[in-house]
Amino acid sequence: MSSLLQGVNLYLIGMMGVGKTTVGRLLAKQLGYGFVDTDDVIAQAAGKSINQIFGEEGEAGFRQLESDVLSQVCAFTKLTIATGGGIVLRRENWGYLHHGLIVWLDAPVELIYSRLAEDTTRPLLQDANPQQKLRSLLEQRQGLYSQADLKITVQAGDTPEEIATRILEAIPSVLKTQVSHN
Ligand SMILES: Nc1ncnc2c1ncn2[C@@H]1O[C@H](COP(=O)(O)OP(=O)(O)O)[C@@H](O)[C@H]1O
Ligand SMILES: O=C(O)C1=C[C@@H](OP(=O)(O)O)[C@@H](O)[C@H](O)C1
Ligand SMILES: [Mg+2]
Repeated sequence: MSSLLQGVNLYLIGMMGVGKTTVGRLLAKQLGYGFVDTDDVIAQAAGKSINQIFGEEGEAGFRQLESDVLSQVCAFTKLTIATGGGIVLRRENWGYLHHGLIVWLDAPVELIYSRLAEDTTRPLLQDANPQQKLRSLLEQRQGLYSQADLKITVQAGDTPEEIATRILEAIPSVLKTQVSHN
């Protein structure tokens, strides 16, 4: 698989809580790829948590840092990159994402909410009605996520290992499509 990909980066996109960070780490191991989580790089570079960045610099400040990190990361090869759920919002980010293969992890809002109900590390969910907030974010972003090369649907009970396997099994079909279109 790794040789079929020829070092092309894999980008995981999708809503917060869908499992991009968890599955991305596993996929990287299975592919013999490096693993990068854009949120971790942002937090390290800023010396602050994601919550602190949103609090002090606002969402706009965070989005700028996110684009800066993505523009640097995409210069490397052999990486699996777990992005933040809002990376799809900026048009310029798509130019970077399309350097690699883009995988959309999609899951029902109810599943995402059940995972993040007690979570305090997603500033956009610190809302009076987090489930409604998730619904409206997904509505805004669905059309953007659907521009991915591959969509993988995640259901309750799917383990990270099963999801990683499903992604690996689906990659050849996408690569074939890309070749046949050239
Ligand atoms: N397949 C899964 N089954 C059960 N829990 C999961 C699964 N994938 C992720 N999680 C849990 O859901 C939460 C969000 O996962 P995370 O990987 O951080 O998602 P994302 O990076 O997309 O926001 C974490 O607590 C993680 O342990
Ligand atoms: O959906 C979003 O806008 C965000 C998702 C988060 O990452 P995860 O998708 O890894 O939770 C993080 O980037 C930030 O809290 C904003
Ligand atoms: Mg994450």
